[in-house]
Amino acid sequence: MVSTATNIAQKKFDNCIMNASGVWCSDENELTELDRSEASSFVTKSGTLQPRKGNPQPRYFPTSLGSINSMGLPNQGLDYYLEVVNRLQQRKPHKNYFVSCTGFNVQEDISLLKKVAVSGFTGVVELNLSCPNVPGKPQTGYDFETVDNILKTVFKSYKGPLGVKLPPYFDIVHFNQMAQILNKYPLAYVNSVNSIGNGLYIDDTQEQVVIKPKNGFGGIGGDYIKPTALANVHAFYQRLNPDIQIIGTGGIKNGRDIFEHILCGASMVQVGTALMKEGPDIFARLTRELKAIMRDKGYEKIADFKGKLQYIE
Ligand SMILES: O=C1NC(=O)NC(C(=O)O)N1
Repeated sequence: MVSTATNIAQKKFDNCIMNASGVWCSDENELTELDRSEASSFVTKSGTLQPRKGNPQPRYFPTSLGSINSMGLPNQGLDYYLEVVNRLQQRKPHKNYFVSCTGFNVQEDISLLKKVAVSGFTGVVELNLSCPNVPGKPQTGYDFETVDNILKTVFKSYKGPLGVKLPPYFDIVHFNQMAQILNKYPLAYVNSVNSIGNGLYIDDTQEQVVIKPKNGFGGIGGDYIKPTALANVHAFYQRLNPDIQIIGTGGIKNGRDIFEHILCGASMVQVGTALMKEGPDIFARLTRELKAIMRDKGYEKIADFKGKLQYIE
């Protein structure tokens, strides 16, 4: 009997598949649908200190190979997500949940994590350092000094399990530099990758962009980004100390994609674009497909192949 169970932050999850922050997780209804699905957990939309409307629409566009989005962090505010998740947690004390949050500077990050601590939340916090879609705001994850400063400041006060959502990196030296910073802190995990920022998708019949914000520039997800996602998962798996686990996000739409992310070192995978297209039923299909692959290959649990990607000697 194969098992797709996993552990993150010393917490048990009966399945290694869940949603990516931002997708199907913006309000209580969507979170409840995820909670009832085959996903082992959920992560909320990144909560900010105050609720946000986000960018003008159209701000999301699905394509045959993935998606482009410039949502601009529309969310109900962190307090809302903490209230909903703490209530769901009471109903299901055995389940473990993730709450995502993001501040626009280190002081805001500290305030957000204070809110988490005061709320009595006992799950895992994901600090989003990689939203590419707030006009005028750079992706924190590309400012190495700021990431170092945020983590140094955060870990002085926040004592609960915390992971960070990173943007994709494209340079080996950047993998080295970021890993050196991350290894200094007691992170539960690193989640790679967020969308590839500031791509451009064009409707050639209309000779026009497809989303309104930022003249059509937006985060790219789906098939386009799987090779980049796998590279970031494996690069950090190779470089981070083993207590820091990897969550793999990017380009997952079938069991094979999940198998590849785990082979690269992921302990959990998150699904974005494909979940947006297929809805929460996708988790039953993905779980079936992953189990079939494991059965064919004679693997009983994900530890049997996690990180075991082979190189060509
Ligand atoms: O972190 C994020 N990544 C994205 O691709 N989009 C959202 C957003 O725009 O809110 N945030």
